[in-house]
Amino acid sequence: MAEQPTSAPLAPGPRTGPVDAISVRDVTRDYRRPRASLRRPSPPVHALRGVSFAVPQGQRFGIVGESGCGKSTLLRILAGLDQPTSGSVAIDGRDITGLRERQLRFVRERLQLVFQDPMSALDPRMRVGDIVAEPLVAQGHRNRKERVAELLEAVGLRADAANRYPHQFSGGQRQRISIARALAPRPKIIVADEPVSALDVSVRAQVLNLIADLVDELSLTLVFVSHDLSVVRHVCDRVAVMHAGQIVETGSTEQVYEDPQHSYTRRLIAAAPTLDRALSGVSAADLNRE
Ligand SMILES: Nc1ncnc2c1ncn2[C@@H]1O[C@H](COP(=O)(O)OP(=O)(O)OP(=O)(O)O)[C@@H](O)[C@H]1O
Repeated sequence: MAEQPTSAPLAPGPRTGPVDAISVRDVTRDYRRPRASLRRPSPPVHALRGVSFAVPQGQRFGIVGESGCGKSTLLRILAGLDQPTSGSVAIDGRDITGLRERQLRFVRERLQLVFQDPMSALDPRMRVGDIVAEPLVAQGHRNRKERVAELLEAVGLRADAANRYPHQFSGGQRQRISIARALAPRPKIIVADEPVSALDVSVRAQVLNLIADLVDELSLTLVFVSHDLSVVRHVCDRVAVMHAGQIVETGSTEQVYEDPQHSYTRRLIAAAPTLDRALSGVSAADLNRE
């Protein structure tokens, strides 16, 4: 018999306090597969199979799991870029399930994404200042130059970075630019999809610390997705472990890392080279170099 999830899914309960930043109820997402034969349709891929959790305002929530477990599918649904087959998603208490593009504008204002590969997320033909200002243009923001300088400074870059192009920066600096762009519309929620996986080990800790500091300073809610629990542990208070489209374990990050209850979580921890271990082979000079 298949092992059952070790803790009750974080199903949103009756509302007593402030509205959760994100609430996911029993979400499924099936993908159609191309027909293998003319006679019989292929069975669908069940990418998400009854996922429920809630992220209170201001929490740093990690989602961890191996490639193919459904993380990207879940993120796309949270951001309103895809719809669940069944179940519902609410952002700041507002149900976004089934909304049309125009009605999803408030999600774009409140929730911003940071992607794994900053190079493909940044238009190489645009100057950094224009990349960061793009969401401000859409909002009709005045004083964009000042705001861009403020954002670049917030992510540890000099204001004159605005005049340069993405290829003139290192991987870590490019991810800083992506973060500045995500912060531009003053979102309340940041959803980061493997934001340090494409970076050199030597700069991962710096970018993780930057994300954690900004989340604190700006009182943001963070959803942080990674295949590596040690990376999630570095920035998140709570974690959900995903396996084959389901959440199999949830808990405080420390608790799940130190005392994993589900056999899949134990395998995940044993298999992954941890950030701590990886960083132990890196000198202080490396850590300060980008
Ligand atoms: N458009 C699609 N059509 C059919 N199957 C899909 C589609 N997108 C994803 N899948 C399948 O759904 C499952 C979950 O995929 P998903 O990309 O969400 O996982 P993931 O955990 O984000 O993996 P990765 O980190 O490799 O992107 C996988 O089996 C994948 O092959």
